[in-house]
Amino acid sequence: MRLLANEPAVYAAVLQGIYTLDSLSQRGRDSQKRKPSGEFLKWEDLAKMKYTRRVAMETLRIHSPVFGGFRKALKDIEYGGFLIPKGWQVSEILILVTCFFSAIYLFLLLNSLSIILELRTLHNHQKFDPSRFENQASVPPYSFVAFGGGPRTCPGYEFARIETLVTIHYIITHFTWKLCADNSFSRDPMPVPTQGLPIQLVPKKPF
Ligand code: HEM
Repeated sequence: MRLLANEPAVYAAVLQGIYTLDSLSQRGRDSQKRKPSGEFLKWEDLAKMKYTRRVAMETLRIHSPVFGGFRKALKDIEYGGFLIPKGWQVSEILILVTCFFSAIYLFLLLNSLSIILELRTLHNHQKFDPSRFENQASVPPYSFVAFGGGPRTCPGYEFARIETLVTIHYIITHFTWKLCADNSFSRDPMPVPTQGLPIQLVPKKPF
């Protein structure tokens, strides 16, 4: 909500997509053909909410709620020319850094040695740009790791995706809102709005 309030062009595109829809394109762009209020979203609607999905992914890329993850080496491992001895704690992913810069790195906790294995700067990485996910080829593999990666990828990924799309759909179709405080945030390690997130919600008229 904070982001959509700050990015009017993105808000307008999500609204346009939701109403006409990327998700409900069968109904056409005529406002008379919007999904009637009270009609539930269907699975196929969610599958078509492509722009909203990109907005959710870009939000997670820039403001990933999960800081990173640790692993413990169960045996000696050689990787990229480095030996990771059995029993060492390894920070195998720092999601914020990887998502933001597309840096693939390894951090060995016991001797505090941080090794950048690869740094592939994402184009315009500081810009909030959902369109970067239009073309998967422009997003280097394993650079979007908000849900982790590999065999321990978050098993709630699909559920989180659906929750996010449904929530955005209902908030945007039922309310307008404005932020009532400075919208900066800090990390602890989760992102926390420094002044809370007071929002003024105004219900929309049903259509
Ligand atoms: C936006 C929402 C979510 C984000 C960003 C997220 C992110 C993550 C990340 C980064 C990991 C670690 C992956 C790794 O170690 O490589 C993880 C693991 C996990 N997540 Fe999520 N998650 C989300 C929602 C959910 C939901 C909705 C569920 C369950 C319904 C869930 C269940 C789990 C479980 C059980 C694990 C541990 C998997 C394992 O260790 O094998 N997550 N999640």
